[in-house]
Amino acid sequence: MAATAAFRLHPAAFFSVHPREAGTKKPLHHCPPHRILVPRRACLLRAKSSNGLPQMGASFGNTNEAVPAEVIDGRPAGDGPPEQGGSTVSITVVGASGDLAKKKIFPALFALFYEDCLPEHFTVFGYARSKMNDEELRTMISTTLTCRIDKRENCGDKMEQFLQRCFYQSGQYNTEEGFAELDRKLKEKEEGRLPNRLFYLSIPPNIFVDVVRSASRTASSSTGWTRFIVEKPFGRDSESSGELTRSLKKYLAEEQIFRIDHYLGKELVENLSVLRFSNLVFEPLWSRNYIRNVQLIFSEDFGTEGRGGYFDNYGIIRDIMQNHLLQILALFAMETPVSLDAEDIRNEKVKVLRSMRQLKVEDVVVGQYKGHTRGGRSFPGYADDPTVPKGSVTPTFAAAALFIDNARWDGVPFLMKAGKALHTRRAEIRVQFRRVPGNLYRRNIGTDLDKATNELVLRVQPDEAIYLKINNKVPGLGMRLDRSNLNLLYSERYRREIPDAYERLLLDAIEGERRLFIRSDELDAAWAIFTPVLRELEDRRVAPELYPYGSRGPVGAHYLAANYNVRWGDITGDDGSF
Ligand SMILES: NC(=O)C1=CN([C@@H]2O[C@H](COP(=O)(O)OP(=O)(O)OC[C@H]3O[C@@H](n4cnc5c(N)ncnc54)[C@H](OP(=O)(O)O)[C@@H]3O)[C@@H](O)[C@H]2O)C=CC1
Ligand SMILES: O=C1O[C@H](COP(=O)(O)O)[C@@H](O)[C@H](O)[C@H]1O
Repeated sequence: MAATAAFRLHPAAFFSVHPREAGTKKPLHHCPPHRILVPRRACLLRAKSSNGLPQMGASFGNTNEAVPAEVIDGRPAGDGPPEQGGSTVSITVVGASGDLAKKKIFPALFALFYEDCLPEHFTVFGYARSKMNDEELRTMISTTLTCRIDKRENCGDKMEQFLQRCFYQSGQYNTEEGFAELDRKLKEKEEGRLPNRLFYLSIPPNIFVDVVRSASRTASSSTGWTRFIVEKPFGRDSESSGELTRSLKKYLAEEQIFRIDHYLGKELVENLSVLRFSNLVFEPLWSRNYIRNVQLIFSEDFGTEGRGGYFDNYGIIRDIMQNHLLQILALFAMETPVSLDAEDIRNEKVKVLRSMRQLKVEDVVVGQYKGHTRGGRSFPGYADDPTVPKGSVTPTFAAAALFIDNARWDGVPFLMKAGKALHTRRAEIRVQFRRVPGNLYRRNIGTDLDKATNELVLRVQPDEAIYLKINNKVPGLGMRLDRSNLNLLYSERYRREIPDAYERLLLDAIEGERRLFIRSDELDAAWAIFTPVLRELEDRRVAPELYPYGSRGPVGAHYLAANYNVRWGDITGDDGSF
């Protein structure tokens, strides 16, 4: 159905070229048009570099860089036509030996290749200090590559073809030699084509700037574009984030920086705007007039195992709330953008973030998990991790009540809850609506009218779903009310596997689509909300409430919600009848 609709709207979406050129090139059947309403250039990689002029122009609105104005997206403005032989994209994963590269980035690149979404000419390079040769990198990567579950044939062949296009360069991060050598090898692989270069910084944040300095000076494309995907964390607070942005902008224009928040690449988060802006039934209800509260919930059923060293410097508020949950909130609450263009969307997100109140310490509850034994199995506490400093008060759980002081959302609590080592793995958005005034059926509902309010749930993961809780009559001669879910369960509705968030985001970066990446003013606004409370929690060394590994988290979260007359939707359950 969706594909048919997409075809009707944008026939060109099935071709490997820009819509204007549709019909002149062969279709890319394997790579589906991921988006319906946007004339997505996904898998429409063009002979020219993929960042069309309109996007470049728009991105410059926000730049304040020391990069010369005649440089656009890392490429000198006014370039002539591409060299003979078309263009090529070289993707360098910096920190290739690390966890994220193995777990997410290489598998996502392979998935794109598998779906014919990568350009015809591309090369993947791994870069890190570890000593490896090309073959060793390929062996390392091959352990984490998988084909789509819908068992396509030639999976092994495709893997082999992909691996043959992967290479490795060992080098330091803070010197130019390694990157100069990388540049030499890249040129060799580019074989005279118009070179476009994407660097993915999958490294700890303390070396971001070193890498950008060295790589931009020695391994930038001379005639094509050069882009850097930067992983979070983008600083620890307003000051350090501002400093990071200033340092990056010494070497890069804002439009070359793709700050990734992988939650923005998740299918259900993408669907949030579709739900709002393409269904008449929702948008009119989307305000304080009908919505009682909004809940953004993240939980993991495992602890910081293996990442305690990193985590202790950040804590759950920085790790999840200030970025993933806040980004979802911004998409949820923003006004209708002028268009689906990246800058229009990001302009609206910034406005809503800037309308938010600074979070106060009395509106935050923090927790930390402690060891717990269940069914004869022991689960370690956060503080038991040898990489965590003794006596750490870093929160592994937090709940917070946030407010947007604008006309649409005045007085509506936006409650966030995020935690590690809880009883379940889940990410969802819950929208609780107000009571029906003068409800004719109040006698059938009982005294707790809040139990009968509608609730819209977007389950981001696992088992992606959108469902709406409604009241209905139980069939029979009596008049008994029940609660039921109008349910869109993705696994039932769509047989195909949902692409991983990193696939979408990598493809966007290759195409120069910035809609799902964080602009620097968004980042500033996000830090402004959280920095004062983070500082206060840390200065006062506020002790987190301990909760057992595998539990539902600190009871304090319920008191916080109760202060605003809210009940967490994930506690009351989804199928409760009256
Ligand atoms: N892992 C995850 O699930 C997620 C990670 N991220 C972010 O992605 C980035 C990469 O994460 P991840 O792969 O887990 O990181 P790793 O700790 O695995 O580091 C990646 C690579 O960087 C090099 N490295 C590690 N520590 C140092 C150091 N102190 N100095 C210099 N080089 C170092 C190592 O390569 P070598 O020694 O070979 O040079 C390592 O293999 C980080 O910014 C992280 O915050 C974001 C979301 C999720
Ligand atoms: O950014 C991060 O996200 C992961 C959770 O990502 P998910 O896609 O698996 O839900 C989290 O475990 C990690 O601590 C954090 O840095």
